[in-house]
Amino acid sequence: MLLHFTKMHGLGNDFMVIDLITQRARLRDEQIRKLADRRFGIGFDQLLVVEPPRSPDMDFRYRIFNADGSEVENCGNGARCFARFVLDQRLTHKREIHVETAGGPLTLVVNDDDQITVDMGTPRFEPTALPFDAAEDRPLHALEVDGERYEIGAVSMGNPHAVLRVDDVDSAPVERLGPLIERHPRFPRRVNAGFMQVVSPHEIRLRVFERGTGETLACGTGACAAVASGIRQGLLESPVTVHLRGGDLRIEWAGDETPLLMTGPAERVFEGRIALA
Ligand SMILES: N[C@H](CCC[C@H](N)C(=O)O)C(=O)O
Repeated sequence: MLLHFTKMHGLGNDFMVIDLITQRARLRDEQIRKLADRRFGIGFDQLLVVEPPRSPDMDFRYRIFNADGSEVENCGNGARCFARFVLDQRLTHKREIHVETAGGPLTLVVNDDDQITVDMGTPRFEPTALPFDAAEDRPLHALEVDGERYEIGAVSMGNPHAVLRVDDVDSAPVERLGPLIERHPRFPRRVNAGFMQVVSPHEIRLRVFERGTGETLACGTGACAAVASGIRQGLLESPVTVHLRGGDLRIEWAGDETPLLMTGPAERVFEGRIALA
């Protein structure tokens, strides 16, 4: 069978997006890994799947799979592309779209300037939310990696994030430390590793070594997690501009149980059809 898909990106974090409302397919982990391959397949950081909602007060179910085939709870850049996709494909005419994810509900708002604002829910810091093996909730946790002691912020945006403050993201040891943090034994379901440089209280630079994918040009939930951790540590004040290698996101959060808002672009690159082996 031929599967129709759209290739999209959010600040260079790139996606294959498929609608399983008007078409039917079941993708095995191995098929996802092959489709994700940038030489033998289409090539993407994540696969985004549009499904009918399970709950009557939601518009869609939004499922996310990393390049290694693992299904995950949330994808911020993907959420903006999801909104652009369902409008482009005329699966909805709404400009405020409610979606259910494995990590909880999201509200996607398409603004007049075509930027998209996502209510990402409330950041969670208790270790059990990630999960993270730690005795208590604290702004910073000591983590031993490769014989060295680091201080990380532990944040759940539905998906797990470890945020490490660095002096300069360009010289940060992302290639060396990223995989070691991602697979650290204290994160039973692995973790996304963020490297945050504080420029000012309203501005950071960020690189993210993503769980199940590796370093990406941008990570939406990583930007949310870094800002939430920075605000909680008293280093940052809302709103915060996050400079990622692929571009900028605007994050707003009033703290505590209030929702965190992420605003940024979503781009369509091309549409295609592929025969599933
Ligand atoms: N690698 C992430 C999922 C994608 C997150 C990222 N692409 C974003 O924009 O939030 C995880 O395993 O939790």
